[in-house]
Amino acid sequence: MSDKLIDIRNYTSSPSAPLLTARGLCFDAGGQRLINKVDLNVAAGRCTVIMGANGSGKSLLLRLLHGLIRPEEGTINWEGQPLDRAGRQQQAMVFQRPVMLRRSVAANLRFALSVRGVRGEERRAREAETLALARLETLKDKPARVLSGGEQQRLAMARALICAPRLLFLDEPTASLDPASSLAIENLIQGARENGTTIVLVTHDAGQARRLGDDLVFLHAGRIAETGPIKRVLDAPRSEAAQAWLGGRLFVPEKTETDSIKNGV
Ligand SMILES: Nc1ncnc2c1ncn2[C@@H]1O[C@H](COP(=O)(O)OP(=O)(O)OP(=O)(O)O)[C@@H](O)[C@H]1O
Repeated sequence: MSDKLIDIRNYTSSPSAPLLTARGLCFDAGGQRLINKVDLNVAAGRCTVIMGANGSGKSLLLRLLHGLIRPEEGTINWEGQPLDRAGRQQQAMVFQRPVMLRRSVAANLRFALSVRGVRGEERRAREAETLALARLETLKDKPARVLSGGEQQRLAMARALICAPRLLFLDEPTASLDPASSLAIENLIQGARENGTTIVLVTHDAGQARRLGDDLVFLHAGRIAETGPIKRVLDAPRSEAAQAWLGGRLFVPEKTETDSIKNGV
């Protein structure tokens, strides 16, 4: 394995130590405060699930945590140091709608390795291993863009996993997939976990959250309404927002400063 990559098999940090911490994260767009004073610890080796209604800020929060967008306020630390390029290279993200290069399935995987300096025999070995893991061998020469939605999502997972990330962000990776494709993705997530990868998963599927998750963060209107062990929050939510959402009811909060950052509404 290239020395530029972290070999997760040799990763020895305490399983509960926070790998990533966010403090006081705020993000604004269009004159609105969309993420408001979020504090979060992502524990190493665990699967943190983020749930919340449509528009509550889950995707924005993932993008902030992965360093794709900059917060107006607040800090993100990776192993106690400000998140930088080196930290981001140890992370990967799979988006709700997979982004594919206009190349073959195998070339998409090779590209992910080449940008991290993995070449030659090691690249070939990892490519073959990952194609098999994601059950993509028979599709390896096809243009990635002609794959079905489920196949594209498996490729997106494979492309993220091939670099052995220590932290994997997953934004609704099974939304719009059928049960068999969803199961294939869940198996890949489970496999990554067993190899020591820390997972942050956004999902609307409470069953999936129970199957894969350890900790639950419930977002409401850009704020954390509740956090806790997954089973406890799903079975006995304490916040009004989580109770309403999990119970299938609409919860409209009183207007607060969250709703507007300046002289606004
Ligand atoms: N660049 C932007 N400019 C203005 N508003 C934005 C921008 N990006 C996101 N938003 C708004 O921020 C809110 C949160 O968006 P986000 O995509 O994070 O929600 P979400 O919780 O992931 O929703 P869903 O479950 O529907 O995917 C939404 O109301 C969205 O319209």
